Amino acid sequence: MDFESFVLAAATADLGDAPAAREHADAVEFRMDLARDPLAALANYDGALPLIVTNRADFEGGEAEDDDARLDALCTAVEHSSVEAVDVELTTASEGGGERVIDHAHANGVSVIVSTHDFAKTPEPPKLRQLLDRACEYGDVGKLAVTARSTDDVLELLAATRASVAGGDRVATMAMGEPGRHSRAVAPLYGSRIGYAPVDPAEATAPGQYDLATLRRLVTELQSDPTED
Ligand SMILES: O=C1C[C@@](O)(C(=O)O)C[C@@H](O)[C@@H]1O
Repeated sequence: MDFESFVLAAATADLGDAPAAREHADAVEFRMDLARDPLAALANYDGALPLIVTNRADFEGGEAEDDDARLDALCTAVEHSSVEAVDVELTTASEGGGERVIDHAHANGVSVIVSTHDFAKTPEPPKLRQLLDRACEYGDVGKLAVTARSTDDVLELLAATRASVAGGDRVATMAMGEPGRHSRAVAPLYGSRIGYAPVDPAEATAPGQYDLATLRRLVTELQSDPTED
């Protein structure tokens, strides 16, 4: 997965959901931190959709303890032939020992998404650009998820997205929370390359997500050329 075009990822803690995601998703984001025995589930996975593996640390909104075992599990995961991308937090990449995961991913032909989240707010525009720049320094894709308190926040995120893309970076952006929901459908028009949606709406992995079928429909409708009808 090189993220040259938009990838819709079905986020789940249960790889048994993968067949249900197939109709609408391009990939499955396997939230290893939310799964019971993630490496066993991975070893048994032979589904058609490629996997993005995420083992989100507790300091970044996930449930995995931030220890060596968390990163060891990611190193094992990227060796699986279905795994085509791995998600590493910016803090982990820059100062938390994530370099070995990134190197091992690349050695296995796996793309690296370096992500950063703000669960409280949308930082000021210069900070948004800085976070995306830094994430792109370490990752093949830099991902920024912020919390929108108003639609103005979304505008600023979209502007930062556009500017990063214009500067040649590959990014994924989304605004969490209710006022940010529409960003998930609109950000791809500004160059965001990954969208996340739960297969089961009751199992959302972030606030304000659309369900998978809805996000696919919205992204497709917004991207289609009306003159082609
Ligand atoms: O980082 C992200 C983005 C996300 O937080 C979202 O807002 O859709 C959902 C997570 O599953 C994923 O790892």
